[in-house]
Amino acid sequence: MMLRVMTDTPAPSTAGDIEQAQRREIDTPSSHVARFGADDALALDAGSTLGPWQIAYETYGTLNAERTNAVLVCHALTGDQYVASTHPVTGKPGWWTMMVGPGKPVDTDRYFVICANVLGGCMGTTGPASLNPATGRPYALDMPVVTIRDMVRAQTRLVEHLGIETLFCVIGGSMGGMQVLQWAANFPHKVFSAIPIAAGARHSSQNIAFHEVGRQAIMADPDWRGGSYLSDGVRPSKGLAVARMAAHITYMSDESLHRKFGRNLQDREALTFGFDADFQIESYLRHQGMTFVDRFDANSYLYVTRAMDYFDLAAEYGGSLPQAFLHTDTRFCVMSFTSDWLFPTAESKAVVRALNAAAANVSFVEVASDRGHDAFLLDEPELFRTVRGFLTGAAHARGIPAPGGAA
Ligand SMILES: CC(=O)SCCNC(=O)CCNC(=O)[C@H](O)C(C)(C)COP(=O)(O)OP(=O)(O)OC[C@H]1O[C@@H](n2cnc3c(N)ncnc32)[C@H](O)[C@@H]1OP(=O)(O)O
Ligand SMILES: N[C@@H](CCO)C(=O)O
Repeated sequence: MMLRVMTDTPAPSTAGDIEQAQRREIDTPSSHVARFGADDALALDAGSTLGPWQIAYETYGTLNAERTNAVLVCHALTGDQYVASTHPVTGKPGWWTMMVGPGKPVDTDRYFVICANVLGGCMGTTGPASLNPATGRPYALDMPVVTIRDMVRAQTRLVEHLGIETLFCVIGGSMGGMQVLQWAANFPHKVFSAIPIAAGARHSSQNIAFHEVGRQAIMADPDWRGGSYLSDGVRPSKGLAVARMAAHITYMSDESLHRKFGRNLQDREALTFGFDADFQIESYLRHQGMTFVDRFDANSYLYVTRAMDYFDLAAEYGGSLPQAFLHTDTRFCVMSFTSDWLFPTAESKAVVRALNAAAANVSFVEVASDRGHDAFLLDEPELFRTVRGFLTGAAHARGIPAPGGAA
């Protein structure tokens, strides 16, 4: 087996800006890339194998001598490993700095936190922008389609590489929550506790529909070029921006849009009777679309949305969701948000019902918030209180001492 953890040299496997981002990210002390050779290829649900392949990840805090305090944070669709450190492309703080850090609910003074870019992503882990060793060009659509289970398989390799037998906790929101459920179902003995947030055990028809709109927007952009745009030195930015604009609406709520923007006009006193961004909400969505294309690869968007669409945990277990969790010792805290219409509370309750039927140790919290699906990324005190309390109880059960010394 060929495996190296790279901390000091660039990862020469992607093109353009994405490659530059990778070069920057592996220069910081907490940034790493684990590489696996062709002789240690990853078997995929699609029936093919991927190798050589690599996984880029960040770590925070210290792994204790017993290796019992590791928390794996799984990111959502367009997230990445920069959960609590500055993003190398945008220069913005990590996407969950309110949740992860010293003294935060996921307390890096107590826990060793790992966050890896998903398989199919574009921030250093192998994805469609990575170089295909067979051609010397970016994989583009020659990259096999990956699933949530493939993403988790890749993470298991990383966790094994780090010498961790059982993770103290796996936590994540949205697609991150799907990975949490996948971990708990497939590797119960490797997951002491699990916190799936704003997620479900399968992707709904409505959610697949929204993803398809986004993918078609990308594919309709003439610069997509059948997926081979990187080799041609162009990018389907317009299509990707429209995909993000449509998706972004689903991450919010009618109430939050009304409160933020209502029917307010953007930098003007009256309607223009044209198609410029008259309304603040139009300007806002255009901004979300334009800024997104600077940090994300269009083909990765196709692959990662597809992975979410294919997610159906019960289908893996003969159509029975309780079967996925039967006899598990993992302790679960399932969370949802009242205004989330992308992964409504009913989806979380279905998971909770299955866990109860499987005799699992489960608690459930529905957070009252009018900010929609992306509430899990925002300042929601009950979310933080719940995660902190649940982890503290689980840490006590696992004998992980508090930063002051007491268990
Ligand atoms: C779990 C993961 O893996 S994270 C995934 C990656 N991260 C994300 O998806 C986060 C992106 N999502 C967002 O930013 C979502 O809007 C939210 C809902 C989470 C953030 O909500 P808020 O913090 O309330 O920010 P808000 O929605 O107001 O957006 C602020 C941005 O909109 C811009 N904006 C606000 N109003 C307007 C307007 N009228 N016209 C143009 N731009 C506007 C702001 O300038 C700001 O821009 P910036 O982000 O480039 O600085
Ligand atoms: N807004 C987040 C969550 C979407 O589910 C993202 O883009 O990853």
